[in-house]
Amino acid sequence: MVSYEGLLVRLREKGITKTDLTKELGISSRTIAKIAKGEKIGAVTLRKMAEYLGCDPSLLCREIAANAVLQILRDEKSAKISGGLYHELQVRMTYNSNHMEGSRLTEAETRLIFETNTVDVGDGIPVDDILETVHHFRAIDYVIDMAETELTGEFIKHLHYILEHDTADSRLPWFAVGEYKKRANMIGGRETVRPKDVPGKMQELLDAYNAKTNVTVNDVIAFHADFESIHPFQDGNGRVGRLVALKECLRHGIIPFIIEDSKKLFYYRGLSEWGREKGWLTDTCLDGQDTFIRLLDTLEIPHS
Ligand SMILES: Nc1ncnc2c1ncn2[C@@H]1O[C@H](COP(=O)(O)OP(=O)(O)OP(=O)(O)O)[C@@H](O)[C@H]1O
Repeated sequence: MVSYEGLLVRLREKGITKTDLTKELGISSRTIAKIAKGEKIGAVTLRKMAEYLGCDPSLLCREIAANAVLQILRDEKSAKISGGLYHELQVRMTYNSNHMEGSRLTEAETRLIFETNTVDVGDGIPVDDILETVHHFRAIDYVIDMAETELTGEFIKHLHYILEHDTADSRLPWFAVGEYKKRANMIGGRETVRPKDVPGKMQELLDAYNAKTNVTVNDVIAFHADFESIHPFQDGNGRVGRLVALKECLRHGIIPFIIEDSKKLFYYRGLSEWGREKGWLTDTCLDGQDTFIRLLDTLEIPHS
């Protein structure tokens, strides 16, 4: 959706009516109707109006997300607002997701890196923990920017690239950064999909998921479980999978879930039992959704 608040404010300030616009600039009534409905209008028309009003076209309109939570994240991200939803999502999701996978950084240390771009090296923190924390901040930014696009293998691989580039693992000749795995791996003592079968299995999963018309939180959870059981990357599957779940929740107007490190045993059990019993993982993710709802409530952000 597009907001024309900037255009309307300028018209009001200059005492120009929409009828004046149509007469003076030859703008069609169809375009005026599009503006009223918040639909996109042509770039040439927008430039014409900007010239007439003596301002930059970017000041006349801006895209707004249908999902209010996504729009708040975008506004706070671009305005670099501190202490809001964007700030807390970055710190809490990055801390929990990375700590679950072995990072030694505490939540306070993660917060310090986000807020000041500095580290307190007193405890001898591994460089990779710091790199992966900063990479995770950038990966959340990428998810926020791309939230409304269709979920593709290329998007998922790019998330992996953002997280893993320049790490110690990335220097191993067989470790594919931003690409599916080259060596077979296991998770929770179980076989995962073999490297040669990963592209096909991922495409099948994506095709089935993208064919759904009304995606619910249960579909996002099921995608997450199937993704983790394929385990398409050499490493980083947990973090990439949770970022994909964040994107899909933002895309479909679903309250996202943050799996807290303290709940990781329920989460792992949920993934492990998924084939037999879906309740474990579902309850853990819904609990993660409650964590996010508490954050929205604290920040007095309305949600349904
Ligand atoms: N039994 C299981 N079945 C399926 N998936 C599982 C199971 N147990 C754990 N997982 C998933 O696998 C992830 C761990 O995989 P992987 O090590 O590739 O990713 P990563 O952990 O993000 O990061 P790191 O590279 O820092 O270890 C867990 O976070 C979880 O999502």
